[in-house]
Amino acid sequence: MSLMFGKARTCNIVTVPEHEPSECNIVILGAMGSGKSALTVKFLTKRFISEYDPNLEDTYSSEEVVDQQPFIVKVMDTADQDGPVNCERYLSWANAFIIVYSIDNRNSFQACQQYIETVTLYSKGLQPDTPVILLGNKVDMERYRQVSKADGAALASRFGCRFFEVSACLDFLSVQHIFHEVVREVRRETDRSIRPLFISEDKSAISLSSAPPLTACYKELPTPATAKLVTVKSSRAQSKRRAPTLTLLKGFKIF
Ligand SMILES: Nc1nc2c(ncn2[C@@H]2O[C@H](COP(=O)(O)OP(=O)(O)OP(=O)(O)O)[C@@H](O)[C@H]2O)c(=O)[nH]1
Repeated sequence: MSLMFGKARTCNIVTVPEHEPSECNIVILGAMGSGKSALTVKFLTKRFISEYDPNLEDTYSSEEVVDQQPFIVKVMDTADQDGPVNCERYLSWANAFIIVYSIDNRNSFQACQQYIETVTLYSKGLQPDTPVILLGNKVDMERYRQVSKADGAALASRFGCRFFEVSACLDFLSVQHIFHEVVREVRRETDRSIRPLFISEDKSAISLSSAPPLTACYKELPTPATAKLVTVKSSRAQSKRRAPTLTLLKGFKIF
C-alpha cells in the first residue's frame, strides 16, 4: 500500500496477471462551471448532463479497452471551489490530470494556470511522470469564445502538456478519445520508467520488450464508486439546484 498524502509517492509497480486489466487514475480539475462533471459523465455514460450538483465530488470507475488492452479507468471529478486548495486528496493518487477550462470563459482559462503549476510542481521529479492534459471545453459555444485555440496551445506548450478542445455536449467519440489518449500517455510514461535499457556484457543495448504488462502506479485511496453504471457515494453538500428533473445516479440529473 502506498501513502495517500505527502509528496513521497511510493510507486507500487506490480506485475499484472494475464487477462487482468491495468489501472489508470485520472483527476479532472478546473474552475467551477468549466464542464468537469459533464465531461466525466459523457465519458462514462455517453450522455450529456445539463444540470448537476456542483458540490458532488467522487471517483468513478470504468472498464475500457484502449489499443486492445483492457484498463480500469478511475476518474475523480473534483469540486474545488476556489482553485487548487487541499489538493493532497488527489495529488498522490493521480496517474494523470485533465485540467479543464471553458473556451467561453477567460477566467476559467486563467484558473488553469494555477492548476497546472500546482500539479507540475508536485509531480516534478516523480517517476513515472504524471501526464497533464489541458482541455478547452464547450467548443459548441464558438460564438462566445473568449479563449483562442492559440492561447490554449501556448499555455499547454509552456508546461509541456498535451492540448485538446472538445465539447461535452457534442459527440461522445471525441470525449472518449481524450480519455483514451490520457490512458496512452500514462502507459507510455509507465513503460518509460519501468523498462530501462540494460547494457549487457558485450555492451549491446537490449530492452525488456518481452516483459509482462505492468500497471501504472496505483494508489489505493480513495475508493471509487463503480461506474459504467455510475454510482455516487458521497456529497459534500446538498444540491443547491432543485429542478424538476429525473435524478439518475443520485447526483447527476439527466434530461
Ligand atoms: N454548451 C455547453 N455547456 C456545457 C458543456 N459542458 C458543460 N456544460 C454546461 O456547463 C455547466 C457546468 O458544467 P459542469 O459539468 O457542471 O461543470 P463543472 O466544472 O463540473 O462545475 P463544478 O462542479 O461547479 O466545479 C452546466 O450547465 C453544463 O450543462 C459543453 O460542452 N457545452
